[in-house]
Amino acid sequence: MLFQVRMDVNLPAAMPAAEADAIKLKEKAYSHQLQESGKWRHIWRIAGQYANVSVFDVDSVEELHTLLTGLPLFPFMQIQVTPLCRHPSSIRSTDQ
Ligand SMILES: O=C(O)CC1=CCC(=O)O1
Repeated sequence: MLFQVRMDVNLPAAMPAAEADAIKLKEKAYSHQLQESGKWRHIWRIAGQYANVSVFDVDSVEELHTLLTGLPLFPFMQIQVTPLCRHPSSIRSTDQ
């Protein structure tokens, strides 16, 4: 099951830089692990915003929920989830 996920990050201005840097490092490692597993297919920065658009390939909505709530930045994110299905005009398979 494919889902588009938009993540808008809002770190508190009062958060010490070292704490923010540590969370971002954990986030990066977590996302690399999921990208390597194939669960996190794409991640794109939204130009000019501290936000990304990602595509997840998961077995269930419950799995997506577990992965998203496990994000180290989850407490500081607004997340929008959009289910995706194959477009009839697409020349690609869902594997690409
Ligand atoms: O910077 C972001 O958009 C939030 C984020 C998700 C995975 C990651 O490494 O950073």
